[in-house]
Amino acid sequence: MASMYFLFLLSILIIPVLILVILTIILKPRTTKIPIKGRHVFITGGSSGIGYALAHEAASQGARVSILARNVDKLEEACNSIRLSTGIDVSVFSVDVRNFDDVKKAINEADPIDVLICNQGVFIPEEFNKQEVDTIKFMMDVNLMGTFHLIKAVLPSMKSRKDRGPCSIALMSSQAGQVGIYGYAAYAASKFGLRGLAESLQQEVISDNIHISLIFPPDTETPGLAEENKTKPEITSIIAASSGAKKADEVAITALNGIKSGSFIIPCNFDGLLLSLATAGMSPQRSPAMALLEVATTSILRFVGFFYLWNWYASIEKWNAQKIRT
Ligand SMILES: NC(=O)C1=CN([C@@H]2O[C@H](COP(=O)(O)OP(=O)(O)OC[C@H]3O[C@@H](n4cnc5c(N)ncnc54)[C@H](OP(=O)(O)O)[C@@H]3O)[C@@H](O)[C@H]2O)C=CC1
Ligand SMILES: CCCCCCCCCCCCCCCC(=O)[C@@H](N)CO
Repeated sequence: MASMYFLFLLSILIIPVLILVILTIILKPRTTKIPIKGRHVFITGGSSGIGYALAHEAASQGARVSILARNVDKLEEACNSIRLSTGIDVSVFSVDVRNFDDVKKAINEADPIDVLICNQGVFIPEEFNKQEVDTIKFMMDVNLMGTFHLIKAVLPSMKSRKDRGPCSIALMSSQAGQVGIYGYAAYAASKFGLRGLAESLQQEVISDNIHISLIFPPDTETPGLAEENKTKPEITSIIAASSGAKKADEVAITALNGIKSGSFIIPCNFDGLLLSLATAGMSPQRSPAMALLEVATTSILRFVGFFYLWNWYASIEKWNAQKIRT
């Protein structure tokens, strides 16, 4: 009896260790470190919110920083306040990412880029049925096509530079890029699109020592969110509240740590970690410990996920019933 018990214990210990050993041998791409000190970090949407917080944090950590956005006044303001608190001068580029020629021009004028963070984004939540085609196109153009433009402009020089360390291209997605949410049809499509881009591109640029990261923040306190909240359907806010809100500085620090450790998927809070495990799919995972966690939790998290969906659909039913009564 005692030996049976011992065997049982041994097997539950040995199986995870065995899986961990196998994972450590087979995981590709391998773990990497991407230093940012003294290197050039180029952040789009760097004049506001998460992008500004990223620019500020990267500058504090000794990176050379450039920011790109449309509005010149906001860019200057961001530049001044980073100079005031860090003493570092940030380069600014006033460009609309929807214009490929302008994006190319800015990137060719800038110093060679070591870390590109495609963070620009617009979000206008609204029931799909009510949303104008122009609004849908606007989100797809800025969030998805804008990111294609940036990467297309950066890759030739990033690939051809020989005298450099590992480079990174990080894309700002959203938890709405991992699960579709009421009111986010177009926004979620633009953010899910980034994942297909990221997974494919990583396979193409791994031989150039270029590493892709995808960042998945929850609701984050930014000027953009304040603006979004003015018109957001109430049910969208209720569902989004399943994952707690974060401050822009916290998201920036988590994102930068993820980029520096070459993580492909970067969740930004605990719910985000659960969501990333539940939606691991076929994304690369460099960390054997995280890969083991994915193997161990995916099926149970699928079960947990059904409770979230149950809760969301119940809220939607209640909300629709209320609308009919009033
Ligand atoms: N805040 C949140 O709750 C969450 C945000 N995200 C994502 O994080 C990113 C940043 O969001 P957040 O900080 O809230 O947004 P903000 O609205 O605060 O900032 C957006 C930035 O993007 C720039 N930008 C917008 N459109 C363009 C364009 N066409 N060309 C160039 N730059 C542009 C803006 O400058 P300008 O207008 O001058 O061009 C600004 O610098 C977005 O991709 C968003 O989808 C993800 C999850 C949650
Ligand atoms: C096992 C499963 C665990 C599941 C946890 C699920 C939590 C999902 C919440 C989704 C929130 C979406 C927020 C989008 C924020 C955003 O991008 C906008 N504010 C625009 O900026």
